[in-house]
Amino acid sequence: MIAPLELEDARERLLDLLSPRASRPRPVDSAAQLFLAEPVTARRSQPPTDLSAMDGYATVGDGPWELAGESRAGAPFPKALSNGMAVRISTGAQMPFKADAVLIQENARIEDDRLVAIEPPTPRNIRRAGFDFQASATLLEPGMRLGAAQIALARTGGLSQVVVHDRPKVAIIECGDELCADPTDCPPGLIPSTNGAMLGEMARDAGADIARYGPLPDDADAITRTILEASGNAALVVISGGASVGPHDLVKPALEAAGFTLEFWRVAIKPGKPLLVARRGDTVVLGLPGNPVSSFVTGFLFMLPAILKLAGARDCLPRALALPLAEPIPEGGGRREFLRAAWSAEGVRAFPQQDSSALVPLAQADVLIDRPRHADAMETGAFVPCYPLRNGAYA
Ligand SMILES: Nc1nc2c(c(=O)[nH]1)N[C@H]1C(S)=C(S)[C@@H](COP(=O)(O)OP(=O)(O)OC[C@H]3O[C@@H](n4cnc5c(N)ncnc54)[C@H](O)[C@@H]3O)O[C@H]1N2
Ligand code: MOO
Repeated sequence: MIAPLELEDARERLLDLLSPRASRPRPVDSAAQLFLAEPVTARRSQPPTDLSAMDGYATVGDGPWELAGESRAGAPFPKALSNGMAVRISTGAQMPFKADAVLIQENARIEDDRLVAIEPPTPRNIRRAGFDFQASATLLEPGMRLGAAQIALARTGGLSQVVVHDRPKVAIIECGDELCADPTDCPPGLIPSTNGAMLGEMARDAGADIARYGPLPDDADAITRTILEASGNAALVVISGGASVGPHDLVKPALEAAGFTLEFWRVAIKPGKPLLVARRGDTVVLGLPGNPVSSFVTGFLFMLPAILKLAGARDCLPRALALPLAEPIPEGGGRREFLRAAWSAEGVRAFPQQDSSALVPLAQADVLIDRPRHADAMETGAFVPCYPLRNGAYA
């Protein structure tokens, strides 16, 4: 049997099989989650003119000043000011021509119809024309994802449309004779299916359009038929379960019967060793191990980067943070391991239960700690690489 691949090697081989989907212009307001295929170039400067950053008075020279009128956001003062003059101004309003400072309202007093400063006005309260960006500047690069901030920037740059890649279509199949689709109707000896729903949610959250199949029985013909149906409409087909070595682990023969060629099988990680990748033409199948935590972890480490690659992302790989241990961890085993851990103000704490079927610590985990094979035992305070999960409010 060929030795399992290292994580990075296996993932690179998977990503090399995939290329970004086609691209087209779309309204910027409905392009959230999609990745840019072309740069966003500013069609205007921001701000277009000098603006006040505060509510108060735009002034020229030293006070006291004579009040000449008002500049409101959207309704600028139309004339130039001269020395000793000021206008009432609001935040975001255009600075009148010649005005050189802004006196904030809290530092101003009116005495005998003239404006007097308690603290002097300052040019720091002026937002200079083009300080955020100039017309023709590149605002966003290809491969960047559009979210709330990027949509705001593209709109401010004067764009109503952006050129983005299509959303990838991903099929998710789960199989196993023991699986019940309806968790409320699960006879003894059977278990509610979890992986289709779980992987479907992870894929949807990563920006894929998903189609779900199963749970299928452990029947090679049924699995082959479903792979053929699913691959007609998806660039990536994810199958959970049946990837191991048992007599009912039928994914490999079913893939062969569907005309797919095995690219590799098994990766030296725990959980998640019996992962496989197969291909037919442009369609790639990612077979994930059936244990729910193994499916989650390999979904995180392989399926999400694959979806991001199809979606046109520049950076497809998860980014690790170095976080301190809140309590010691024992030495690592012979496989690189991903430990479910809670993250608090003191640091990260690996759950004592790390079995690859245990969902309670998975649902409570904030991060996965990345433990190299044969890692030394580590003390409280030592920094370890951690992948934040989207289980909390902000990760
Ligand atoms: N002799 C060996 N046995 C096993 C090995 C091995 O190397 N030699 N590897 C183990 C590892 S590691 C894993 S991980 C599992 C993966 O096996 P499969 O991918 O074939 O998955 P199944 O056998 O179908 O299921 C494993 C486990 O997960 C449950 N499961 C499966 N699908 C779902 C689902 N959609 N929803 C909920 N639960 C699911 C299933 O009931 C089993 O309990 O193999 C080890 N064995
Ligand atoms: O590699 Mo398995 O995924 O440990 O349970």
